[in-house]
Parts: sequence; C-alpha cells; structure tokens
Amino acid sequence: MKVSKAQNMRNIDRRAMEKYKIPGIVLMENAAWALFKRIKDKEVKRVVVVCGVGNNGGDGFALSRLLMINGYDVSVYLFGDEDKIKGDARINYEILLNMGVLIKKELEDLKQELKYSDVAVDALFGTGLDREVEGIHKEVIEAINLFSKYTISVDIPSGINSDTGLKMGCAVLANETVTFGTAKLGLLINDGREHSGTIYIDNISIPKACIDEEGLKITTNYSEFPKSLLKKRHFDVNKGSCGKVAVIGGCFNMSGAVTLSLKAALRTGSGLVTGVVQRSIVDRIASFLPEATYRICNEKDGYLLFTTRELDEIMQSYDAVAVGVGIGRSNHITSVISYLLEKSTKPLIIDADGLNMLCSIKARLKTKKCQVVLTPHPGEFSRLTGLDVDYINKNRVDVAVNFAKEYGCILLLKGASTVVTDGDRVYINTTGNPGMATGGSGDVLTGVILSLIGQGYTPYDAALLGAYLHGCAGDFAYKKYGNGLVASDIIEYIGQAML
Ligand SMILES: NC(=O)C1=CN([C@@H]2O[C@H](COP(=O)(O)OP(=O)(O)OC[C@H]3O[C@@H](n4cnc5c(N)ncnc54)[C@H](O)[C@@H]3O)[C@@H](O)[C@H]2O)[C@H](O)CC1
Ligand SMILES: [K+]
Repeated sequence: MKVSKAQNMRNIDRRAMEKYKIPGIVLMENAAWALFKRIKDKEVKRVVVVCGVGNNGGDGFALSRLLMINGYDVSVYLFGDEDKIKGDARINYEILLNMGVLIKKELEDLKQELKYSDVAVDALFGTGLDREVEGIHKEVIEAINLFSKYTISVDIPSGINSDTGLKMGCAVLANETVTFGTAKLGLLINDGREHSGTIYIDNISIPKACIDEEGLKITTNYSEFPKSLLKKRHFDVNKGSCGKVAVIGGCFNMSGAVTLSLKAALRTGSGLVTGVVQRSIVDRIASFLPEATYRICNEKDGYLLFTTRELDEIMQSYDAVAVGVGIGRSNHITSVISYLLEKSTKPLIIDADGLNMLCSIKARLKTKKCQVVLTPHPGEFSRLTGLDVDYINKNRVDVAVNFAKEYGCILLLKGASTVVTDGDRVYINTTGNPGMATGGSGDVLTGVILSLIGQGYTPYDAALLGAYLHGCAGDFAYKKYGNGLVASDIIEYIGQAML
C-alpha cells in the first residue's frame, strides 16, 4: 500500500480531476460512501457528524445526507465560518440546507448529543490542517475525546499533521480512520499511529495509474502486503536448501540473546542455523537449543576472540551472518566488524552491541563489498549518528533515509512504527504492540531477518517482511499474554504469522 504526504494527495486529487476527468464531487461522494459502509457494518442508530469548513467537512456533509436518507438519526454540527465553505463542500452543505436539515453550532449541545450518540464522525480537519488547533476547534476535539463512545475520523484524525503525524495542539483519538486514495504518512508515525485507531483505505474510484504517476516511494503494510512476498516452499527441499545462516554473538554474561536469535531463525524456516559463540557459554545455549549447530571460538577477558582465518571461514560457510546480539563491547569486536565489512561478500546484519561497536568505524560501510542491514533502536541510532533521540523520533523517515543513502545500507529503525529503508524505498510497519518492548525482542527480529535473507529474500525485502512478521507474531503473543509477553513468546508465533 502506497503512503502519501499532503502535497502528494493534492497532486493525485488534481490529476484525478484534470487528467482523468473525475469530478471532485464524485470523489467526495465516494468518500462519503466509504464512510457510510463503515457505519452500516455496525449496529448503530444515532450518529453525530462534526464538520469543518474544508473538504473534510464536505465529506461529512455528504455522509450526513447518505445516513439520513438511509434512516439513521443524524445530527450535523459545523464549527468555523460557514462563508468559508466553498466548492464541493459548499454543494453538499447547501444540499443539506435544501433538505431542511438543521446545521447545529453549539458546543454545549454537541457535548450532550455525543453522550447519547452511538458514533461520532470527525470531519473537522483533514490534510488541510495547517496550524495549531485552538479556541472552539480545540474544545470540540476535547469534547469528542471526552464524550464520544465510538469515533470515526474522516481521512485523518483532526489535529494530526498529515505529514509528521504530530499532534498540533490537540487531536481526536479515533477508534478508526477511513482514509482516501492512499495511506497518509501522518497516520502511521508519531501521535498519528495511536490516534488513528484501525485504518481503512478506500480508493474512492481514483485509478491506480493516477496514484502510480505520483511516484510514491513509501509503502506500508495493508491487506495482503507484505505477506504476499512470502515464497511458497516446494516439497523437494532439504535442510541445506532452506538457508545456512550464522549468528556471531554472546559473551561471558550474555548468552540468551544468541539463543533467541538462533531459535527465531529456525522458527522462520532456516534449514541450518549456527551459533558462533565462545566455549564458556556454548553448553548453556546448546542445552536450550539442540536444533542449532555451534562453531566454538576462543575468548579473551570474557569476550569473543577471532583470528582472520576463522572469520574468512565463517564468511565462506554461510549464506548470511548476523553479528552483535549479546556480543558485549570490546575493541576486538570493533576490529572483527571492520574486517567483516572489508572482506565479506555475503549479507551482514549488524545489531545490538555490534551497532555500538560500529560507531567508530561507520565509514567502513562506504567501502564494504556486501549488503548490510542495520537494526538500531533510536538510542543505538543516536549513538551512530550523533542525532538527539527526540529529533530522531520526530523525523524517523527522513533520518533513516538520509543515513541509508549516505552509507549504502538497509536501515531498520525500530519504534512505534518501524521504518525500513534502502535510502530510496521506504516501508513503514504498523504491526506490533507495546508489550514487545521487552528484553530480547530485538534479538528475535534479527533472527527472523537473518533467516529470510538465508532463504533467498533480498536484504530489503527480508528487513521489511521480518519487521512485519515479528510484529504479527508479537500481536498473537499479546493476545495471550498482554504486556507480560516475553521475547520467546514472539518466537512461538512466528510460524503462525507466516501462514
Ligand atoms: N482524494 C482525496 O484524498 C480526497 C479528499 N477529500 C477530503 O478533502 C480533505 C482536504 O480538504 P481541504 O479543504 O484541503 O482541508 P481540510 O478540510 O482539512 O480543512 C482545511 C480548512 O480548515 C482550516 N484550518 C486548517 N487548520 C486549522 C486550524 N488549526 N484551526 C482552524 N482552521 C484550520 C483551513 O484554513 C481550511 O479552511 C481531505 O482530508 C479529505 O477529507 C475530498 O473530499 C475527497 C477526495
Ligand atoms: K478528520
């Protein structure tokens, strides 16, 4: 599913009307029908529609007409200067007036009606929100959030900036959002992720070609995507043809991370999974995971110790290698990562302390011979870039794209909405839940992505599909354990997420 910013959507709208000759009023009518379908699916009678003076409000006026004609008990509210209503919104506004509909304007009346309504429709602001919400509009949004039993936002929750996803003063907290044409970036990131509720996208009869001509580079999970990327496994496979992957990690006091990554790779369908670990922890790991094989390495002061010959052998033996989970911080690990970046021709995933050790040698990324996937959380990314965590979180897509472009890598920036980018394409993942903020969750994700690369997915597809499956598995685990879910619960549901 493609994702647009406000300007993209305006371009698409204009192209639909000018090049494809689809009148704006038809788009608005289709938007109203898309909203009507969502209400029709529910057992409700009383609907309050709260309109602004723009085309978002126009959608609300058109919806109100459809509801009334179909027997619903509808109250229509308008907040803003009615003289400002123009174009298609004006047409739908005047139709209601001609039908003798009373357009209400009192905040106190709205509060009372919200208490007794089944559904509130938020048609105050859409992609035209261009400044902080204040005054009566702020009071209306607060009233909706306080008194509405179930809120449907039109196109985007009013108060959410459609490009940044940030709240502009205040914003409607919707149970669901019905958006038109494409997903809006602001629905997927920052405050927009939480304020949108469940997102439904309706094409409102905009031709796919009209959207494609916009050349949108951002996608998100919706309907069958990205699950449709999953390859069907043929019967005549053997463990050698489902990917041979290795995890380099662990240290004297951290063996669980490697165990989680290895098991996640197996649960994602890898044929042969090897833990490259030091002698002092191999028994501990193998006792939990007899299905993996192990390459035992030397250690010094509790941390892994390699010769270049051993590293050469590792790079020749596997289809993909993940380095960093539970590996701890030592100068030797920095030199190991530097060597791998210099010599490896196989895809590399660098995670956890591997990322922290990469900070001082990140220039090596520019001279590497292999494809590299980095999977930082905002804190690790802050150390990698020197950017402030708050700035990173408010500019997730831009900072991720810029870094991936500069260093020629695939970047998976974790967070509530994980961003995956190769510096050109962007995928925003909205599966997952707050319960997954638990130790080891990132190690599981590394194992999933590693396995997918080993099974032949490109590193970019493996990263976006891995983020999606990891989140889906986490959502299954959340249903059973809530915020008490632990990383190994996520592993147990990976298979189900892939079905
Ligand atoms: N293809 C589509 O996506 C379609 C979208 N439609 C709907 O059109 C809106 C966008 O309409 P637009 O008129 O551009 O903007 P809004 O309705 O969001 O409102 C802008 C309106 O509000 C004023 N305003 C902006 N910010 C504030 C503020 N903080 N306080 C007060 N007033 C504010 C601004 O001055 C304007 O007057 C889109 O979201 C869809 O819902 C089409 O209907 C169908 C096709
Ligand atoms: K809205």
